[in-house]
Amino acid sequence: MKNYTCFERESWAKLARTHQANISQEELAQIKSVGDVVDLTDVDEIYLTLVNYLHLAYQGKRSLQLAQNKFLEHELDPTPFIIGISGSVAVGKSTTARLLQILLSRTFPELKVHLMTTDGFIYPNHELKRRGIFSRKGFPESYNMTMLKDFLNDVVSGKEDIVYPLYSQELSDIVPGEYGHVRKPDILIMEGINTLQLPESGQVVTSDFFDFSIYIDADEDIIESWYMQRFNKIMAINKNKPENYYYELANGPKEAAIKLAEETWQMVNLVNLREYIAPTKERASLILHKTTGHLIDRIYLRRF
Ligand SMILES: Nc1ncnc2c1ncn2[C@@H]1O[C@H](COP(=O)(O)OP(=O)(O)OP(=O)(O)O)[C@@H](O)[C@H]1O
Ligand SMILES: CC(C)(CO)[C@@H](O)C(=O)NCCC(=O)O
Repeated sequence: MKNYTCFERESWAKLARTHQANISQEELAQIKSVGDVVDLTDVDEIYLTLVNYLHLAYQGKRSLQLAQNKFLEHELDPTPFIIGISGSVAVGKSTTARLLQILLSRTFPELKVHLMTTDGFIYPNHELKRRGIFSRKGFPESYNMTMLKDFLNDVVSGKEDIVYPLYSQELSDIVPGEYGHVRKPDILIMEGINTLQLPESGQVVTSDFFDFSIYIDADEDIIESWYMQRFNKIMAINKNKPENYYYELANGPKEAAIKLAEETWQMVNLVNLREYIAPTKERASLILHKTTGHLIDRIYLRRF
């Protein structure tokens, strides 16, 4: 990766930290995804430096906007600083995104930071079935990209209250009748497997709206183990909830459930990773490389 400067964990951790964020075990408990432990070492050694680096970029955008307004003799409203987070299914995008949201809000309490995922822009299961692409969930054609683009246009045009659909990992579907709201944040974090993808048609894309982007990277076999662990946890959580998507799987033969998860990984998520997600890696401003135990071992920063 010629265009990136690589920081080994130790050299990144040594970088000056001008602001300290105190984060309690209770707050950590809130950000963990499905019962996993995010340990404090990464917060101290990786995330605090990252949060300060992001703040630098945020301030850069604000100063440029002020200078441009002065030059144009026009008072244009500041647009939110948008951070995109990409990477494979189950690589830890939402966990990282939640950690960044909490740390940014704590370190810079004057900033309103909103977090969301592009999962809500996947067509509902019934629509995927109608289109004959249910087994392609997560692939580019399974997202309503027009809706996502309209949404981002609303965000940058400064609309007061923007509504977007929500996806539930546990329901494995769009949640009917429930919506998220974006209300003029200073920073918007948008995570999703498709955030750095380019459309074949060459039209405006999601990443055109980003001020900074992060790709979370790890070896395929390690991500597979995280996927399997999460699958098992979600099944355990829903073992006594008859209305849940995972209920029958959780109460049937264990081997059948494991087989289904393995097949889904091999035939859907791994294919998607190789064909559509990993090729977008080198579009990111920063790559976080993780290894066993979710430990971040290297950070790559794009030079331009
Ligand atoms: N830093 C971490 N420490 C410990 N566990 C983690 C960490 N990051 C992620 N995990 C675990 O790895 C699994 C996948 O994480 P997560 O749900 O955040 O992935 P994701 O990339 O957002 O997935 P998807 O694309 O399917 O939404 C979860 O079980 C989560 O608890
Ligand atoms: C919602 C997506 C596509 C992306 O987060 C993913 O988590 C997913 O549900 N993929 C479909 C295959 C599976 O159930 O793992």
